[in-house]
Amino acid sequence: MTALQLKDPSLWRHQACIDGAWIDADDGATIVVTNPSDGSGLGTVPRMGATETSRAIAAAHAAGGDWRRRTGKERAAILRRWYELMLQNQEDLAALMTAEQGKPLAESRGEIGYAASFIEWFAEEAKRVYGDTIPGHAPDKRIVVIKQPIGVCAAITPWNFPAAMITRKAGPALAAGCTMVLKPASQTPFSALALCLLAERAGVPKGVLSCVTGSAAAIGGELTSNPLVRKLSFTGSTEVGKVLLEQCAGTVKKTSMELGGNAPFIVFDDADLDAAVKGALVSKFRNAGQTCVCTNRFLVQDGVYDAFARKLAKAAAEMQVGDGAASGTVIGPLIDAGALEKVEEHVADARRRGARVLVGGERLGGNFYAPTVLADAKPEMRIFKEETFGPVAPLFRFHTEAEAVALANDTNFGLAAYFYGRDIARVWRVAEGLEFGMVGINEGLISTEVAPFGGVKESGLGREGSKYGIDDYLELKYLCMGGM
Ligand SMILES: NC(=O)C1=CN([C@@H]2O[C@H](COP(=O)(O)OP(=O)(O)OC[C@H]3O[C@@H](n4cnc5c(N)ncnc54)[C@H](OP(=O)(O)O)[C@@H]3O)[C@@H](O)[C@H]2O)C=CC1
Ligand SMILES: O=C(O)[C@H](O)CS(=O)(=O)O
Repeated sequence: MTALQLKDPSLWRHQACIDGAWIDADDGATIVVTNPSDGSGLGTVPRMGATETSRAIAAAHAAGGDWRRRTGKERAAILRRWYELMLQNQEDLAALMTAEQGKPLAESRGEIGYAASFIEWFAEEAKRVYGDTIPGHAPDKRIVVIKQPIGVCAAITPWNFPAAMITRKAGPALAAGCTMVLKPASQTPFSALALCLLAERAGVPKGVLSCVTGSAAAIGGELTSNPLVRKLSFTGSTEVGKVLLEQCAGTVKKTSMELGGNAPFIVFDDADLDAAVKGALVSKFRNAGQTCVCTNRFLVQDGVYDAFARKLAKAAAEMQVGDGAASGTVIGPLIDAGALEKVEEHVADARRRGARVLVGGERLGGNFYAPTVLADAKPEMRIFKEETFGPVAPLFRFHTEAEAVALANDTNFGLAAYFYGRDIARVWRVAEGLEFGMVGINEGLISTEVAPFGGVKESGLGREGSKYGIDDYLELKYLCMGGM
């Protein structure tokens, strides 16, 4: 077992929370949570199913009336308190996250700050849910548009950002006056449960935010079919997103989908190469490459291909791999053996088809994989078509701008893209030509609460964060007053 020394041990919850009660599964079943660094057991959480989920939905529905009747200002004050409590407990929350997810402690601290920023942002947005008046279409008519909370919302979140993916949904939902039932990833439930405890301490009323841990299919089946749930927000793989979209169709639920990615990173001949390498490192190797906005394909123009390859390989070779809790670790473990196998398969396929390993290219024991740079990668390789979700940087060569944009867009995904170049006319041409929801231009780290996060094509539906993010939790109502 991993021994975790928390300043506030009460943050480490081994029960789920439904309607303000911390409880076990009805049948007492549990899930073991392990540390991906060494496979040691961290503890257990309840393995719940449809019955417990149905109770959480009913509680959310019951609590919704009072919560939506509160003013935006009242909800804002509670959310602000939640934000403050997250920052006050940042060290403990980061320790829990590194233990269950594996990312380096510095990244976990950063994620807690990032996660808290969504609560801070939507505490402010709660006070600014404005409607419209519209000039009437007849002298005796007056038209008003108001915005109202959708109602009971469901959230299903992934393991790679165990805190930020929750607050990116719960923040706007609660700010808008909605209530929420959350199902976190089974591999990282402790972060979710600690956040829910802090929400309770901040004054979020019982029933407004419940967290159900356990069987994804059973819990998901109830969340997507129960008619009391009016919206589902999901972050995870495109494959699961499609299943959930189908399941939501039966009750015509609103959905927000943040799904997979296949980000290109284009380096033009006129790029600042040192800046491009710096951007490449953060966009590729953050969370050991396990983020949906990680670069998956490096497209490098002829004139700078060899220099960029040399610089990137040198930097990758210097990255320290190890337990996320160990000092100096830059690359932690992959989440599990399945993730490691997928990375190995991608590298093996690339090598069979002619790729050269400049650095790395091997597992390091356990769930650890060496930061890897592959030269001479080709579009027929799996690593071009599929999301690797690991610390592997394949370098593809291109000749012309048109070829680079065509290669970049040659995917069913459309989440994030990046490019480095300095010709201003080309910057505009390429930015407008890329079929992605987010584009980093001479920048490799683009995620922030103030900007709309989301993708096109099979990378998802809707946007999270920014002034647009709360709209996904509101319904427009048109009032037409006659006889005036
Ligand atoms: N666009 C974005 O912002 C993000 C996209 N992703 C994408 O997600 C993938 C990696 O994350 P990963 O967690 O493996 O993704 P998954 O899609 O496997 O899991 C995500 C969540 O969905 C749950 N889930 C899985 N199957 C079902 C089901 N049938 N019904 C209901 N819920 C289900 C999981 O529960 P359980 O853990 O219990 O299986 C987990 O909570 C990558 O493709 C990545 O690109 C990840 C993060 C962000
Ligand atoms: O889950 C993810 O990959 C996150 O959305 C990435 S980010 O928001 O931290 O960039």
